[in-house]
Amino acid sequence: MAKEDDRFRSGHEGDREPLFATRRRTGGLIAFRIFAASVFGCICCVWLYRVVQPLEKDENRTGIFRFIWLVMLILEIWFGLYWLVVQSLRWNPVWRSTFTDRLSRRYGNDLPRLDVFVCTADPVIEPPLMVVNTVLSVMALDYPPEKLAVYLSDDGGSQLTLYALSEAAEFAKTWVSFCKRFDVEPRSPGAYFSSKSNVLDSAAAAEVAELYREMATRIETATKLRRVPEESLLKYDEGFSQWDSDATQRNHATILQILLDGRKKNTVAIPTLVYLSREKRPEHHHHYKAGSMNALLRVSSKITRGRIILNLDCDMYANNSKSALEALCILLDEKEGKEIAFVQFPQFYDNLTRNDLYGSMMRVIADVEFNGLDGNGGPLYIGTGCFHRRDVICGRKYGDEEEEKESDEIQEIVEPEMIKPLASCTYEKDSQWGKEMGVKYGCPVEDVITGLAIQCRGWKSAYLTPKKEAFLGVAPTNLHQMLVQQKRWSEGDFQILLSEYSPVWYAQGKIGFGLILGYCCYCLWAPSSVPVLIYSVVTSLCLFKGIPLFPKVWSSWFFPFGYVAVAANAYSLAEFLWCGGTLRGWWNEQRMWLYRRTSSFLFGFMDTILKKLGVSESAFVITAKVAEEEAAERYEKEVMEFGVESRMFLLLGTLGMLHLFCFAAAVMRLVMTYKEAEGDLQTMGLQFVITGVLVVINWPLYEGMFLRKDKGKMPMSVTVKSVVLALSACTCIALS
Ligand SMILES: O=c1ccn([C@@H]2O[C@H](COP(=O)(O)OP(=O)(O)O[C@H]3O[C@H](CO)[C@@H](O)[C@H](O)[C@H]3O)[C@@H](O)[C@H]2O)c(=O)[nH]1
Ligand SMILES: [Mn+2]
Repeated sequence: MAKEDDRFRSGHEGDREPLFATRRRTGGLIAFRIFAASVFGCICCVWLYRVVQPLEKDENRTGIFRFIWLVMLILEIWFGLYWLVVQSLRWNPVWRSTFTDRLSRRYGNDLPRLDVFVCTADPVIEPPLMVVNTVLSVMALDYPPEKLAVYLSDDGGSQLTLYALSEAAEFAKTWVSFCKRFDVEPRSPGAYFSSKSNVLDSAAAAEVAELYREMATRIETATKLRRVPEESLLKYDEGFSQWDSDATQRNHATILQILLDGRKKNTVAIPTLVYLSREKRPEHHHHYKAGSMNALLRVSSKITRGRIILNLDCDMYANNSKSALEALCILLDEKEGKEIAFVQFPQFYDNLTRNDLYGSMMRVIADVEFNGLDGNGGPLYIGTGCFHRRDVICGRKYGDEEEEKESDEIQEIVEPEMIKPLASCTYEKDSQWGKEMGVKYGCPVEDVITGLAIQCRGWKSAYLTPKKEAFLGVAPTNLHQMLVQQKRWSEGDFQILLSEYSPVWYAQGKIGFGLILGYCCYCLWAPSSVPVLIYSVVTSLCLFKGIPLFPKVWSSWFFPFGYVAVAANAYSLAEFLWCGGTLRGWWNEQRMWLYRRTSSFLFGFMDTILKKLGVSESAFVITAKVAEEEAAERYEKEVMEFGVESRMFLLLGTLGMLHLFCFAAAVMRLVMTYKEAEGDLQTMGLQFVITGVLVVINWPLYEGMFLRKDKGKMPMSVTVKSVVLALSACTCIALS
């Protein structure tokens, strides 16, 4: 303790300087607020139009017309309010920058222990070679190796993963020292050696590359054959003998293997490396990733007990070797840093194509919205690329005395057999694990709800976006997977809204109002699907039927509608370009928002309701990180991938056809009654535009349904059903 105090009292002045700085926006912010106010003014005019207009000339607005009017009124109120909520993310953004040089001057190698948790769950869709690349990249982080430990949790309970990890443990001895000696970036050997530009041109590099290639081949061969080579089984018998002969993915004992033990005196300084596959039994719920995180928290507390914890998905390799130091600049800062519980880095990907066909990057969320959240109290915890304080994630409240800082020396070496019970199925029975301790259970987005609970205990969080992306993962490479992933997210966030930790009631008074609104933006993804669906369908069908929904193009009431539409889209485009996107990328993203809202979010919404009624359970569908060759080629060429039969595609197909039929019918009417055409365009102008845009944005869908022949096209059955459904809907409407 004395030593700690000295560190802050003595030393040169410079040592008292903060370790990070927070920058707010000034000039631009005022402009933005004025702009937002103008949009809101027009939104109010839209509401006003809806309220006064039917009263003006109401002769035949009875029955169905009155109903449509009411629907439009309600939806526009919803959109207006939702727009308001979203502004909270732009109201008060902040950017953080760190001073790693000050950190090293003040602390040198005297840093807290850092435990990295990497989670994997399935050796088929999460290839072991990818997983070990992630592991190797964090082992080589710029951090004192004796203070660093990497834990791999394998929910797949697979010998292949342990085999790959044992290969990696060997290779790490070369890799880590090579990285540090030549300061290479990135530190995932796979990513490093496949980038042509920055690989060192030296004998040492060539040698390491060769070693890596040999290892990669061995791992890939084993993965392909689904068999660990005989000699390795013998060599690492201590590990493999822990598998019972009848062990399966869902039913096996705890397997714990310390592959590299930094607690013992080693000749080479190398981070500790641990493999854990917690016990699984069919009669016990394993709580997916949250369950494995909690097992890791307990197991690691008996091995290295890092004060700081970094959580990574198995596909997220460290792309910037300084990220741990950057995060520590925040967590170790003596003033402002003290109230920060976790430091979140954005989730970026290294497999995106130029125009990000599936809008995976969520550019605006990462580069605008999360900075906005940070200004309001802190970003969400998004499950990966996040540095936590161990005692906080384990339940410590803000203001509670921090646990007596045990010196970072390890007191005693506990043998694995003594630790294994901590990862058993029954350990958590009647405990607070999954509730007040550790990562929370029962929600498909365990991360977000855990972060919210931490913030409700009085903590803040911080968001860091260094120029060189800290971590890079694998984004879904086909439409269906993307939609399934988004369904899980929207469903989980919506469940939070309805849960006992709801940002709306539970968080009231515990976190700021701005942050509550920020959470609501995401928690309302699922329910926002319904208004979008109804609005688009009603607009198209009314166009088809010749029922005008919006003011005449030349009337003054048209202005607010036009202004809101143009301003909102122009702003969104500008923001997207400002974040470094392309025009096409923006267009693709708009399509994806439409698809997410009308499929993922809608099913997420319905399934949540069903779950609340006790009809169904939500599961965690893991996102595949590999694609078969032809599909991967199409992805590279940015050709949209359909290929599977799914209820999501059926819905998207039906809606796409509906808009097409309605638009075509309306255009035909226009052509045939060309004398009145002008009047029609006047009264229906905006509807033509809306449905027209919907048709244009759906172009890749029509291609997939009718024009393509490859394997990624829409399955014939889905196409046929969609056409039949859309035609029947149009026929019903036409006859009614
Ligand atoms: O039973 C399980 C299921 C998943 N995982 C791991 O959890 C991670 C995330 O799974 P993935 O299928 O890649 O989901 P994503 O949608 O890409 O993940 C985001 O969203 C999840 C919540 O929905 C968070 O848990 C993740 O951290 C966050 O990156 C992966 O490393 C998996 O191996 C487990 O360890 N056990
Ligand atoms: Mn993932």
